[in-house]
Amino acid sequence: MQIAPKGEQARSNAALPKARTLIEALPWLERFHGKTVVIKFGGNAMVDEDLKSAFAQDVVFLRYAGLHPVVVHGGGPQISAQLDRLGLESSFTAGLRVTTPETMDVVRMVLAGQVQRELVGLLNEHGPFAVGMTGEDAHTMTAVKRYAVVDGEQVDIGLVGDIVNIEAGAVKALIADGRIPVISSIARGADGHVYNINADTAAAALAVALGAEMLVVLTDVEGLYKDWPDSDDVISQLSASELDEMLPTLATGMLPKMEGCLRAVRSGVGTARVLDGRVQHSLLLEIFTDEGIGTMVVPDDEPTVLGGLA
Ligand SMILES: Nc1ncnc2c1ncn2[C@@H]1O[C@H](COP(=O)(O)OP(=O)(O)O)[C@@H](O)[C@H]1O
Ligand SMILES: CC(=O)N[C@@H](CCC(=O)OP(=O)(O)O)C(=O)O
Repeated sequence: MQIAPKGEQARSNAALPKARTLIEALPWLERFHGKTVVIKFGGNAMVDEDLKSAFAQDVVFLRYAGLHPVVVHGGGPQISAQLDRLGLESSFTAGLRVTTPETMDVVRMVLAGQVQRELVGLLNEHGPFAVGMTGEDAHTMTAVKRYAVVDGEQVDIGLVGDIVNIEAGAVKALIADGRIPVISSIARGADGHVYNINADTAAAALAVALGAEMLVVLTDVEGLYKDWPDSDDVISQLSASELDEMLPTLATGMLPKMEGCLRAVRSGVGTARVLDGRVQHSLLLEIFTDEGIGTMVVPDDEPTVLGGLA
């Protein structure tokens, strides 16, 4: 029998929790290997430099762990800041930006020329993975004009679109080549216009088209609150039907996210999750640990692990 010297034993005991953390990830690695995960990175979760770097590390980690991450990004606050700098008015109706042709130029410039470039740069610090594109490229996303609905009335909000078709071939080719597609939420219209698409809506539509295992929406709150803004009880898991019932009670920012999650799980995506992008490495914690953080939406036929509304 070999007996380790005291110091060595203490060292290996101290390292044991690290091994346990790694091994905790094993069932999730087995389950998600080779699966596509669409991650929506919201503009509000994107304002802190350390968080952005940690996000890039997490996404590359997923890639090395054998998953296929696809990033769809927003940039609402960044677009508003640029419009402000240019002295252009910026307003929202029912959570959607009123988009004139002049606004659309700024949206395109900020999303594709600034936010997407920055994310691609951060991801590529870890290897030759990220390739940026917009929904316009290779006809990936086609949209039609979308109207806002206010008090039951249709309101014209300009060049805002709803996705009617996704050609996922270019994204699939990038995935097959081991790349990480980083996609800005802009789409072409069959009418020759370019449309501004809410990034949550774009991410959900892409998750469906790719047959993704998971849609993950990173935002600036802990998850879906039960009685927002009166309480900070986060719903940890709910079924598609439970979410459907709750939708009419949701306020602007959460509405497109939860509509997207609902649409995704009802169209074949395994689960949809809303996470706190302000928590470093929330993506890894959610995917690879037993705890799970934020809110998870499951299809109706899925057995509820945590007993429905927490
Ligand atoms: N039930 C709810 N639970 C959590 N947040 C909610 C809820 N209803 C409305 N919100 C609002 O939605 C916001 C998130 O949406 P948004 O600001 O558009 O984020 P992002 O930039 O990440 O897309 C939250 O900061 C919160 O103010
Ligand atoms: C139509 C519409 O509102 N488009 C959004 C697109 C960006 C976005 O959705 O960014 P976040 O995810 O950071 O909110 C906008 O112009 O702000």
